Amino acid sequence: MSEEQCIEREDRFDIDETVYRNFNIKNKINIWHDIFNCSQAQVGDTLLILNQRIDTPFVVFKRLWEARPIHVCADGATNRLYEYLQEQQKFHELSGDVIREKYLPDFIVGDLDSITDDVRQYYSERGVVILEQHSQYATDFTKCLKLILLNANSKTFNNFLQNKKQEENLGIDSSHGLLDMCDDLRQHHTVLPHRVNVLALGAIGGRFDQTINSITELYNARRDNPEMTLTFLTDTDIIMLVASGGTSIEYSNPPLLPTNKVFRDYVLGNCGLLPIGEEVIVSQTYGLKWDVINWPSSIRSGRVSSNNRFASRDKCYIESDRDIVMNIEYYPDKLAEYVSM
Ligand SMILES: Nc1ncnc2c1ncn2[C@@H]1O[C@H](COP(=O)(O)OP(=O)(O)OP(=O)(O)O)[C@@H](O)[C@H]1O
Ligand SMILES: Cc1ncc(C[n+]2csc(CCO)c2C)c(N)n1
Repeated sequence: MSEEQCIEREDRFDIDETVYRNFNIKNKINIWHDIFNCSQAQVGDTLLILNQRIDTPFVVFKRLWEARPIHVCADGATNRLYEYLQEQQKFHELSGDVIREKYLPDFIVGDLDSITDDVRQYYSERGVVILEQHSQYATDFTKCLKLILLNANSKTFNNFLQNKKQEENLGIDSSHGLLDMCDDLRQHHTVLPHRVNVLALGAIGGRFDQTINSITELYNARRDNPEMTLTFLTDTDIIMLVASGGTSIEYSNPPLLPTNKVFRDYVLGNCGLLPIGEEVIVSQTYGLKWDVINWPSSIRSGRVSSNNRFASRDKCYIESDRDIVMNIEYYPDKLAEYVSM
């Protein structure tokens, strides 16, 4: 293995395509297409809302919601959705309840100790499937991820959904029925037929134990449910687990939008490569302001690549021996302008 290097680049440069072409790209992530526009969503793709205040500009929220077929609220997150939509209703000076009626989740899941009675009744009357899971050995977030996998992949679960709507909790055991059904599904399939992309709001920030548990879910999903791609969106960052091997992260201008503002420059800020789970050797990056080669990175050794940024104009390559958490800063108000075009 050659010696470790860190190369400081110009603030903006064009990558050498002949170099890029030789990289062993196993995964591609396109920030506009896969996260914000999501034009090729698959049947199980889900917007998952967790229990923190929603502050997303409404045009962005609308896009995130409308681009995905499935919408899930974890317990108390339902209150947050209800409040957020009420605020939007007031802000847009609309009468009645039109906005809230339009954004009904498909599922509400959890131990249901945080959702208020009023909010629960509101959604129950409108036919939203509410699933109680009381286990005290899994968080509401975990329970939601199980539900999302079952909804996309389990015939048994879909039978329950179609035929047992009148039964209490769809006839599913209210302690850990979803967890058991998921274990069962896994025992019968080594690979699940449908991939699911989950974008979660409210997973990071706020309480520290919840935040660390959310990071743990990134690693759990990769290990136990490789058909699931989990991404977090906060008011400042996109957060994901970049897989070991080679990944190309693409952020070229959204096609066909009438703008001379460059998506990279206007919407995206700093980024970090964060070896939160374990030591990672970042074997090669190409396209960052501070590119590295054979760079051992760990929290314990005190070497993480924070305060970095994309310097290449449209894409960047990351290769490492293990999965590594990445955050990409974005500016919600600037994104709102792009989304409204
Ligand atoms: N302060 C917070 N910071 C980060 N994430 C949060 C926070 N509060 C809740 N969450 C996320 O939202 C989910 C649902 O939250 P809720 O408040 O309904 O349940 P909880 O009783 O706090 O958590 P759980 O039942 O999962 O332990 C949690 O599982 C967690 O993933
Ligand atoms: C070692 C251990 N630590 C904490 C908990 C508590 N806990 C973890 S998830 C959860 C559900 C919250 O809705 C609760 C109470 C546990 N069970 N085991």
